[in-house]
Amino acid sequence: MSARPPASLEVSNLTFYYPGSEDPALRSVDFRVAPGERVGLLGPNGAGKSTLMRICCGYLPVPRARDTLVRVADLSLVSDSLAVRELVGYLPEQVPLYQELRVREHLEFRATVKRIRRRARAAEIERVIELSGLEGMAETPIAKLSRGYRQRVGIADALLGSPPLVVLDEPTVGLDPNQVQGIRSMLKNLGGNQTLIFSSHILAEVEALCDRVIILSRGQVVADETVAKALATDTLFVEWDGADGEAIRACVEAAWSALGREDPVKLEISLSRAGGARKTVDRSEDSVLRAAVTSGGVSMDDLAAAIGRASLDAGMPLIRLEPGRRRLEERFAVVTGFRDDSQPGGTA
Ligand SMILES: Nc1ncnc2c1ncn2[C@@H]1O[C@H](COP(=O)(O)OP(=O)(O)OP(=O)(O)O)[C@@H](O)[C@H]1O
Repeated sequence: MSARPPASLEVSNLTFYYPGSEDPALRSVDFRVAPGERVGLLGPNGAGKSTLMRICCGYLPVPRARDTLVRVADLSLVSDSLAVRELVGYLPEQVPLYQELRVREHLEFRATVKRIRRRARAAEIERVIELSGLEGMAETPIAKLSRGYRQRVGIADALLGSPPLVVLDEPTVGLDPNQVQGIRSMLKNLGGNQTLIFSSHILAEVEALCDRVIILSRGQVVADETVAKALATDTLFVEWDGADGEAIRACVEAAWSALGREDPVKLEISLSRAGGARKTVDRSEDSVLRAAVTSGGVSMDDLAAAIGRASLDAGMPLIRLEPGRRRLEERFAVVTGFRDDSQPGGTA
């Protein structure tokens, strides 16, 4: 099959009500996914992830409203719906499978529906069977498959024909740990050649696989950022060899004023011991000292450069200088309103 380039996805001002519902499932959703990006769609139960995916894949209608737009590869889902459907591979939350068919027969049927050329079909079916780890199950009737294997058939279906946009609703749900690893490494390899959007409640999975995260809460986008940004904190961790607490304070204060800051620097100095034990010190200690410096709106790069220069000027050898990171769970809890983020955070 000739490879098609990865597709962009653009969603503007999307508000969606299920028939008879007073509350919208989606409220003014706006985002854009670039070709080849891997995007994790996160959100608490009922946030609207599945609804958004159903609309983007043409399984629910795009509401006719002013300024509302859903476009795949610059084609409108309203005016070019058939062309768009051919660009998208979709794993729905509930995979519709033909119980009476065998796995291979099901995929043959789906390949026909997807208008994959007859001559290319057999090879394409073998490819997705292998990608989804369905070897050995190809001749098994779907009615006899376990939940995890049904999920894999759904994934194989979504990948048939190498669609330029792959949208997967919780692809690893119901899989055993070995299967999860297999599907994750397969998804990792999709990036670049196909655009990938998937939802998951396993945040480590999104952290490992995605370039970007979009977090929904009560139908609204509450975060749309790179994974690197979602994991970044406003704390810089620094360690010096053989320095004392006073020298560190003087050095960090020199860096702070070199950045033009007149407000007091937020600095926590602690003794770093082997084994990770940590105690706060305010006097000289003959060991490795660590400082956590809150950036206070200064860019991390500028702060790190200023501390590097000040350490050099003071003759204090630096052994570590790196931004703190938080787990995606923490970011998720903050933007979905579950936890307050007013404290400086991050782990070294
Ligand atoms: N078929 C439907 N009819 C009416 N309301 C629906 C329907 N499907 C979903 N909803 C409602 O729309 C909102 C968003 O649901 P959706 O399934 O999109 O959330 P989700 O983020 O995928 O949740 P989960 O993580 O639990 O799968 C919820 O309030 C839900 O109750």
